[in-house]
Amino acid sequence: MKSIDHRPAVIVDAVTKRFSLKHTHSMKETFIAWTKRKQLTSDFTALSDMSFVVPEGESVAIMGYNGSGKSTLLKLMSGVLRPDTGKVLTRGHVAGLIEVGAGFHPDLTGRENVYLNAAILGMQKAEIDAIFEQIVDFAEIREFLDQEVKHYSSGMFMRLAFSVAIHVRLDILLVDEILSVGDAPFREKCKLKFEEMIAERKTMVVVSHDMEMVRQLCSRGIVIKRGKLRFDGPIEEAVAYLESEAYQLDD
Ligand SMILES: Nc1ncnc2c1ncn2[C@@H]1O[C@H](COP(=O)(O)OP(=O)(O)OP(=O)(O)O)[C@@H](O)[C@H]1O
Repeated sequence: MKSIDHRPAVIVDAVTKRFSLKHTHSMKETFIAWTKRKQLTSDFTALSDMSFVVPEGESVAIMGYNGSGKSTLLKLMSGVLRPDTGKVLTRGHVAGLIEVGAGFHPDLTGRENVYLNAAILGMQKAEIDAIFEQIVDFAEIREFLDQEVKHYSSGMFMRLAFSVAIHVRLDILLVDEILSVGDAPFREKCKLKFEEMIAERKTMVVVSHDMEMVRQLCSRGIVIKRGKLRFDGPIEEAVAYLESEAYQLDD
């Protein structure tokens, strides 16, 4: 194997992320709490002193129960969130299938949205022209291309947004919950596309509760619980740990 394969693509270095939780839900409550000098918010630590490195070309699953901090971790890697302490470094173009379709405009057509979104993701017009057909073919929405996306079914919308995201220039792909996208045939197609990307030595960080899917796609698993890293190693061992009593008891 060439040494270039071992350069880090993602470095997560001693990262802590806190959120502020509100304890009032109306102006009146806020006012009463304020007059009584009660605390209006408290800090919640979503990620605590987390460190790991993902080398270029590796495919890693981030696993853990609901609320353990997986999506927060991906958002830090994509740059949507910033850590309170520590550092997150990435090398190359990062594409996130995190809030798929977030940049889509309902009043624009499918075609216009492809151009708009690919441009937001850093592509020039000529580059988009070159991949346009692939994007449309993958999404399988050709006959609706010139319709405004507000008239699309939610599945059609997701297919198009997803297709744009995976066809743009990228070195690191962040994927949050693959299974939420599309029906079974489309999911299978996405899986094949991911396998193709892995063969091309793209770096992938995948968040999923689907153990079969992560087993097939990833070689390494990072298990977290309540914002702390509990296990980092080969995918089979990570799945076994997540399903073990040790994970449930681990505090
Ligand atoms: N913007 C926010 N403000 C306040 N709390 C937040 C915010 N985003 C996430 N959290 C909290 O951080 C914790 C971790 O959330 P996160 O979405 O990262 O979990 P997850 O592991 O992806 O969960 P799931 O499996 O349910 O998707 C949760 O307790 C959540 O309520």
